[in-house]
Amino acid sequence: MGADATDRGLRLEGVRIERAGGATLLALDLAVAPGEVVAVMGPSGAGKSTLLAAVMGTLAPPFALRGRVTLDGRDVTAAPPERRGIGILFQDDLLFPHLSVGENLAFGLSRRVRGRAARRAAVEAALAEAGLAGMAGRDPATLSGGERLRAALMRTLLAEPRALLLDEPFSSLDQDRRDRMRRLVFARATARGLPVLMVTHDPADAAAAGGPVVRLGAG
Ligand SMILES: Nc1ncnc2c1ncn2[C@@H]1O[C@H](COP(=O)(O)OP(=O)(O)OP(=O)(O)O)[C@@H](O)[C@H]1O
Repeated sequence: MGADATDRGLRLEGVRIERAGGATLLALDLAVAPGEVVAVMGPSGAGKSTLLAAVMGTLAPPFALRGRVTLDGRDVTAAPPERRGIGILFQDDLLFPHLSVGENLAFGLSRRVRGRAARRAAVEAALAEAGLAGMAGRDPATLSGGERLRAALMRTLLAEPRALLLDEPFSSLDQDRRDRMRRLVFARATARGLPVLMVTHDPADAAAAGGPVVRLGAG
């Protein structure tokens, strides 16, 4: 749609988040290339979650967004969240408890995949990709915390987002599971060429991502 290769990825251009009354919470310019992971760090209250909400399209009063958010050259600043093509993963897996693991993944699955057999195969392939082969029929409550997070990751990716936001997704895991989950998330995002914006308190997350670090300050 008129976008050239240099527009690819996620861009924040002259972005400012203001509180009602005009005080600025944060201001930044940022480009996240396809397959790149940018870590967002900073003290509590610096505006990390608010920044993700602005990119996702869920920013609410008292905050307002100035500037532009573009994805692969398309201006999505005013688009509703479901039209942005942006996926997000939180610390809590947010799987639906009344659906099986497979039904949870099928819920995320892009409508582009048509037909029962094809949809089932896509869900099975995603489960296998996350080391969860054979778990489609399980109740999410019977999975470990790490397994639930991996299922949530695949549900997000099955929607075929064009960018991925991470809001402290590893902080509930112990060290060993955290390492494995990081590797899985970064590998799957890179394989799909997704720009990734990751909010974290943990310098080891940023180091594992290997990309630039943006520090939001107090003020
Ligand atoms: N709905 C709201 N109404 C008023 N102020 C808010 C609202 N949501 C957040 N804030 C304030 O905006 C600032 C930024 O909040 P935000 O949650 O983005 O910080 P954060 O950097 O993600 O912090 P943490 O690391 O503690 O999660 C904080 O001072 C917070 O109190």
